Amino acid sequence: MIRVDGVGKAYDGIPVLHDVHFSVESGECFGIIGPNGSGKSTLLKLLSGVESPDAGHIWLDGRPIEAHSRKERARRIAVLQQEPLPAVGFTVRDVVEMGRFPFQNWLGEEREDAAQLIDAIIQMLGLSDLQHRTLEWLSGGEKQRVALAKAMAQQPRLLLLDEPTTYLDIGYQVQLMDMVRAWQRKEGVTVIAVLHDLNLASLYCDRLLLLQKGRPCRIGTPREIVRADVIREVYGTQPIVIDHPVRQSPQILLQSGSE
Ligand SMILES: Nc1ncnc2c1ncn2[C@@H]1O[C@H](COP(=O)(O)OP(=O)(O)OP(=O)(O)O)[C@@H](O)[C@H]1O
Repeated sequence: MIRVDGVGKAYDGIPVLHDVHFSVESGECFGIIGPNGSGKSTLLKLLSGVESPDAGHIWLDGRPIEAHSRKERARRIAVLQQEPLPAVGFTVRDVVEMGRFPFQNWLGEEREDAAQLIDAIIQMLGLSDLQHRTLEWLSGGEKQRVALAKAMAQQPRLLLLDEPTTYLDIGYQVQLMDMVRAWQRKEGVTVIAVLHDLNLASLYCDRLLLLQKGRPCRIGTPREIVRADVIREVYGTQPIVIDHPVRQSPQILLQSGSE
């Protein structure tokens, strides 16, 4: 689906990504983790095509990403960012409908069943009672669900998530990730997510890329990456790692350095 081949990026002459290589298969949930400033969001911008690498190439469905027109990219890739939604005045339904822009002709027309698709997505994400409310009255968790509904309306093959759970409490974090996972399984969507929370990353991702100072430090399954020695080396803290009693994926318990 996507192949990253020797990618590098610098801002104002300062390198922030060096020689990044990896591929993500169709239908995979792939997590990008790493300390603050390690280049995660920059890598996601390169994957979405909003910025271009200074070195190397990114291939989407066998073609260089820059060979896909903006409209083609918008039909294939949806991006869910931390602060994703437009300013005041739009209703929840308006915003979800914006996800259909890449499919409309110059008269704003598109397939006949688009309204049913929007209805189904609004219902699936539990937004039916909120659909005629304007965004400014919604909580952070509700806004994030609206952003996900807009991304789903785009019916992408690739969903890019940039720290999607940052402003959410633990209930909404799990709910959002469960919704993404359920949708991914139903539609076969490929998901690439930047995640700060290593426990969520371990629970939800098939594989993880660990970045350190802009370099791919390790890539592998959560069991290969979420290990006490690896976390200590990269994050400079000594956690306890245990197996989740139900899901078996490794989970981190933090330890205070002063005890
Ligand atoms: N547009 C920009 N101009 C200049 N420097 C930038 C720009 N975007 C990012 N950087 C720098 O690139 C480095 C990597 O930033 P990036 O946001 O990709 O890291 P990150 O791993 O996502 O960080 P965080 O976990 O703190 O969100 C940082 O040093 C940042 O200051």
